[in-house]
Amino acid sequence: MGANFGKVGTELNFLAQKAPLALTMGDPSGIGPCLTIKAWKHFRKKGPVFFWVGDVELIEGEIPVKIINSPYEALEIFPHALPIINIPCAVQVKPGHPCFRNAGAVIKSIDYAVEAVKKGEAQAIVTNPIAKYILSEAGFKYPGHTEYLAHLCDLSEREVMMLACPSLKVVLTTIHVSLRQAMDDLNTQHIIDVTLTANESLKRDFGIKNPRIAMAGLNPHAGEKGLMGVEEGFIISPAIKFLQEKGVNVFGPLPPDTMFSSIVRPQYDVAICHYHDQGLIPIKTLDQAHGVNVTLGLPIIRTSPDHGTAFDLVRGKGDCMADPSSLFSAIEMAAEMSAKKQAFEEALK
Ligand SMILES: NC(=O)C1=CN([C@@H]2O[C@H](COP(=O)(O)OP(=O)(O)OC[C@H]3O[C@@H](n4cnc5c(N)ncnc54)[C@H](O)[C@@H]3O)[C@@H](O)[C@H]2O)C=CC1
Ligand SMILES: NCC(=O)COP(=O)(O)O
Repeated sequence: MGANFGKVGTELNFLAQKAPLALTMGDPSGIGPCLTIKAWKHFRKKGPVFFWVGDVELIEGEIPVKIINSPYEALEIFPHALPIINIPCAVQVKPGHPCFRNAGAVIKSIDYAVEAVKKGEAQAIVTNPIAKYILSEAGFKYPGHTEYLAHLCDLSEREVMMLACPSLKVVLTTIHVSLRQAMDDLNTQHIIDVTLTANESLKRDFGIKNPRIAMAGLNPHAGEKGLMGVEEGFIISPAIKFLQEKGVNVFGPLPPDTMFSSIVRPQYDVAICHYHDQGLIPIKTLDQAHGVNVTLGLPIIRTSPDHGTAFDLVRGKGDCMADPSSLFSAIEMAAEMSAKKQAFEEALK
C-alpha cells in the first residue's frame, strides 16, 4: 500500500490480496457498466480490489476513474478511483441498445482478463454479462464465456458450469445446447468426468473435505424403473457406480422434481444436473440475487453474476434499475475461491 494513502491505507486489508481481480466489460449497452459503478462504491473501502477492463467513457463522470497500464497499479488506486484498463468500443454505445459492432471490444476485454490471470497479474476473472446473440451476429463462434474461456486455456470441452447460491450448488453435464441435443450428448463417461471435476473443485476451491454429490435423474420419477425412461439405468447409474467405486461420495439418480425441495437439499453439497434449465431454474427461483456462475475445470478462477444483460433495465449512461447483489456475490466468491485454492495448494507442498 502506498504511503500517501494515509488513513485509508490503515482502514483497508488490501495487503492480504497479492493481485487484484479482473472485471470484464460485458455488453457495453447492458447493465454491466452500471453494476460496475455500484460494485466499486460497495467494495472500495473494504476490498476485494478489482480493476475494470472496458471502455472508460462508459464510467467516466459517474465515479472517479483512473486508466492504468498494468493490473498491479489497481491495488493502490482502488480506494480512490476505479482502475481501468481502457478498451475503447468501436461505435458509440447506446445504453439499452446493443450493437454487434462492439463485439470486438467485448471479446478483447475477456482476452485481456484471461491473459492477466495467466501471467499472475490478476487473481481471478469476474465477467459482466454478454449477449450471446449479439456476439454471434459478429461471427463469434462460442455460445458463452464458459466455452470461450476453455478455448483460451486450451481445454475445450473440459469446461464445467456451476451455479451457486447460499442454499444450493448445481453443476451441469450439458451447457448451452438445445434440449434435444442435450439428450443426445448425455453419456456415462462425460457424467463421470464432470462429476470428478466438481468433486475436485469443491475440495480445492470451496474447502469442502468430502463433498456429498447428488446425481439427478433425467426423466420423471428418475425413470420409475424404466417405465418412464431408460437413461437412468443405461447411462446415469453406471456413472454413479463407477464413481462410488473410486471413492466419490455420490448418490442417485434422484427424481428431479423432488431433489431441490428444502427437505432434500440439506443432504448434499452439489447437484449434478443434465441440462441447463434442470439446474438453473431451481437456483434462479431460490435466490437469483445471490446466485453466482462459476466455471470449473480450468486453471483460472472465473465467476459471474447469474443474470444476463437486462437491456430493459438500462436507463442511461451508468444508470440502471438493476440489483447488484449477484455481481457483489460473484466478486466475493472469486476472492474467496482464490484464497481457498492458495491455501489448498500450500497445504500440498
Ligand atoms: N453470464 C452471461 O454472460 C449471461 C448472459 N446472458 C445473456 O443476457 C441476455 C438477456 O437474457 P435474459 O434471458 O433476458 O436474462 P436477463 O437475466 O438479462 O433478464 C431476465 C429478467 O431478469 C431481470 N434482471 C436481470 N438481471 C437483473 C438484476 N441484476 N436486477 C434486477 N432484475 C434483473 C431482467 O430485467 C429481465 O426481466 C441474453 O442475450 C443472454 O445471452 C444471460 C445469462 C448469463
Ligand atoms: N444461463 C447461464 C449463461 O448463459 C452463462 O453463460 P456463460 O457466458 O457464463 O458461459
